[in-house]
Amino acid sequence: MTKRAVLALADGTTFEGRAFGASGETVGEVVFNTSMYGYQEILTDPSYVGQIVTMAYPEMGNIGANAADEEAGLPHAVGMVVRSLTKTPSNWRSQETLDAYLARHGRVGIEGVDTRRLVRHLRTHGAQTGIISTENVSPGALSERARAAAGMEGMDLATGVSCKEPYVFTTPSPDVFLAPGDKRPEPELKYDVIAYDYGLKRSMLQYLVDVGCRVTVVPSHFTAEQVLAKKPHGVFLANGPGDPAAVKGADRTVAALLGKVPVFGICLGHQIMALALGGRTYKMKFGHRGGNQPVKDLTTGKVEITAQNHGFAVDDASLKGKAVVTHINLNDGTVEGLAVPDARAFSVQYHPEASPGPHDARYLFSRFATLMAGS
Ligand SMILES: NC(=O)CC[C@H](N)C(=O)O
Repeated sequence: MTKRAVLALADGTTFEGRAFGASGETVGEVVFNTSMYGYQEILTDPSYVGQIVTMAYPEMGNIGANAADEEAGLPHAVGMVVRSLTKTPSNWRSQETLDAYLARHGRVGIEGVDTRRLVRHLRTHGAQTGIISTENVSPGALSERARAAAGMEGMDLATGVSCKEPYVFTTPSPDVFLAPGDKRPEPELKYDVIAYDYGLKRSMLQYLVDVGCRVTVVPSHFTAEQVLAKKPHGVFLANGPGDPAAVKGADRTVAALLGKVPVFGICLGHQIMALALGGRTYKMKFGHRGGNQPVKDLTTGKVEITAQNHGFAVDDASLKGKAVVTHINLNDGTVEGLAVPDARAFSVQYHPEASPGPHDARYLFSRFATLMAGS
C-alpha cells in the first residue's frame, strides 16, 4: 500500500502525493530541472547537495537505475519530486527501479505531484526551501520547519563533499558512441592536470582523460603552493554545490594560481574563477537546470545548446577590466563564459560534459588541452 507524502514549501504552499524511495523526511532548496532524460546523472551530481530536485518532464523511472550512469557514488540530491513514477522500467541496462535505488540510498521521493503547478510556482516566486515528509505531519507544521531551515546563500557545501585525499584518475569516457566491437585507441596522457574537487562529476574527469590528461584530483582546501609544487600543465576547477562565495579560501587559492598555469573552470569552478579575479556572484531567482539552454559564443557567433545546473551566476558588470565575457545565455543574457587570455584561463557556467544533455560544448575540453600544449 503506497504511503501518502507531502511536499511543503517555506511560503506555505503544499503539494500532496505518494511516497517513493525512502520513508521519512528531507529538507532542502526545491529546484526544478527540465531535462527529459538522465535523472540518474542528475540525482548523483554532487552540485545538488542540499537540494530537492523536481523533474518538469512528467514520466520518470522508465529506464530504472544502474551503476554506469552515476556521476558520483550515490544520489547527492536530498529528495526528488516527480509527476508519474514508472515502477516497471523497460531498459536492458536497468539493474533496479528508481524507487528501490532511492530507498537503498535513504533518499525520500514524492510522486503524483502536480509538477507543472510546482514549476510555475518556483518560476514565479523563486526557488525556496521545502520539506518532503512521508510521516503523518500537518502541512502547516512542515512549512514552518521549511521556513526555519537555512537557505542556500552563504552555504559552503563544496568543502563537505570534496574528496578527503588526492587521487589519480586516468579512465577515458566509455565507448558508448562506438559500434559494438569497435575500440578507441587509449589516449596518450601528455598533460598532468590538477583537478579541484568541489563536488565534481565523474564524466568531467573522463573527458579530461579523453583529451590526454592524467588527472590528479585534490581536495578543495589544497593550497596553491601544493599545486605549483607538482608542476602541472594545467589546473581544472570543477562544479559543485552551494554558494560559490562561501567556499572556504577557494577564491584566494585560484587568484594565486592565475597567470602561473593554464586554468579551466566549469560551473562552480567558473564562479570561483570570477571571484578570484575580483568579480561578484549572485543568487538567481530559480537558476538554469536542464539540457536545452541556448548559449552564444561571442567570439564565433555560434549558438550551442547546453546542459546546465546552477542557481548562482557571475555579475557581468563586476568583470569589467578583469576578464572578457565570452558566452552569454540567449534566454536571459546572463554570463555563461569568461576568459583571461593573458593568464591562459577560461571558464564556462554551463556543463560541456553534459551527462545528461547535448554534447555541443564538448570542444571546450580540447580547447583546454590546446592551451596546455601551447604553454
Ligand atoms: N553545478 C554547479 O557547479 C553549481 C554551482 C553553484 N552551486 C550554483 O548553484 O550556481
